[in-house]
Amino acid sequence: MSSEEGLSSTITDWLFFSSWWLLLPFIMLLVVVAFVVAFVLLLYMISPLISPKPLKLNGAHVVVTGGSSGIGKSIAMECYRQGAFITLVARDESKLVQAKKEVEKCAINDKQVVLCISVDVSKDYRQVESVIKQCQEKLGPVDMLVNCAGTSFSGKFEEVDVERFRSMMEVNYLGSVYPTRAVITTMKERRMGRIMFISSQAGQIGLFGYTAYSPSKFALRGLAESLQMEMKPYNIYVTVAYPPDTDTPGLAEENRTKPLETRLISETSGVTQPEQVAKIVVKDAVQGNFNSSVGPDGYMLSALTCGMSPVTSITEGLQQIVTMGLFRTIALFYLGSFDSIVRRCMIQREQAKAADKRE
Ligand SMILES: NC(=O)C1=CN([C@@H]2O[C@H](COP(=O)(O)OP(=O)(O)OC[C@H]3O[C@@H](n4cnc5c(N)ncnc54)[C@H](OP(=O)(O)O)[C@@H]3O)[C@@H](O)[C@H]2O)C=CC1
Ligand SMILES: CCCCCCCCCCCCCCCC(=O)[C@@H](N)CO
Repeated sequence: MSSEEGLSSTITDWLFFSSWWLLLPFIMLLVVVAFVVAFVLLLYMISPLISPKPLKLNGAHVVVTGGSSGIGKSIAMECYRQGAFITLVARDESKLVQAKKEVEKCAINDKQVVLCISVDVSKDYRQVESVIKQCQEKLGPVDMLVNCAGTSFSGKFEEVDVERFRSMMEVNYLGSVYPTRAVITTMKERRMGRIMFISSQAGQIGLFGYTAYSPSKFALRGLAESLQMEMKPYNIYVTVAYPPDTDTPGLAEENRTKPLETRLISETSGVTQPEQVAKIVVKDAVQGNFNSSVGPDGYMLSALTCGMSPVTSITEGLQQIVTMGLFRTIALFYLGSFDSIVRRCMIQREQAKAADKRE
């Protein structure tokens, strides 16, 4: 037998008599994994095509409604630190003047300007339109609008004054529609711009005590999704931010009427500093991300409630796909614990009432 024949018989022996085919499922698995990896790599390669070009804040004109206090003021300071020109919009003039001084301290060059405009963003559209026109004449077309003017209120449904349901929608919802409407035409003409809406974690889940507040924040999401679909071809990007409780004068005011249940439930995601919220939301708006969340709970809530919202990066989409089931499982535990907080508070109240009667 020649050595060549010896070799071919060894191969035939191996093919027919060894159990290499037991490895077949593993080989197939490997092929599938290779395909998935190749697909993901391909997606990453085309991702710059779907991610917007970042906005340059240096020299940009940023209008911040609610810019005289809390989160809005911190956002204005954050943008100023990156070289933007700022228009602060709010009602109270003395608060505006004070905030202007604070923002000016964050200047990085001597050309930067802070403009103050006193107007109620929720009442008369014509008035809002006219002040936006004024500020565009002074500082140029608006590159980024931050809709942060807003107010919160917590209380039990039957104890909330019915007027409050209307005022919440007016300030938090219409107060974001009007300024947006006033800047959008110019943005479309220029084929550039950023619109930011400050919703809340209470705009992703409805919670005890927020029957008046939550709906006004949920409404912003619907507005933002519809607007983004209309504006994308014009290179205008919309961002919705969902901050947790943030240490501001607004929160201090809200805490005065906050039911115990609401306080205990909100403690889940803690209290954040406005500067931290500002850093995150400004970065997201600059990048043109639709969603902006703060902290691990914020991240989970956003993945869980992404629904049909637009996706701005491949990574974000993949993360949502992979994590949703897991986060829903975690969410069920949270919901269970919230329900038990509500039940315990009710029992405690009833016991206290019964004890009062006995005395
Ligand atoms: N703090 C928190 O825990 C969280 C807050 N948010 C949201 O962030 C936004 C800012 O909150 P925060 O910083 O706490 O609030 P603040 O009360 O500290 O600031 C609110 C700002 O909005 C202005 N404003 C209120 N109503 C109007 C109006 N009708 N027209 C024009 N300006 C108005 C206020 O000025 P003036 O009164 O002079 O008009 C002020 O500048 C709100 O939309 C809030 O719902 C979201 C999640 C958490
Ligand atoms: C996987 C699922 C995770 C679930 C985590 C749930 C956490 C719930 C906490 C909700 C906090 C609500 C803050 C409202 C802040 C606000 O808008 C007002 N303070 C305004 O002043």
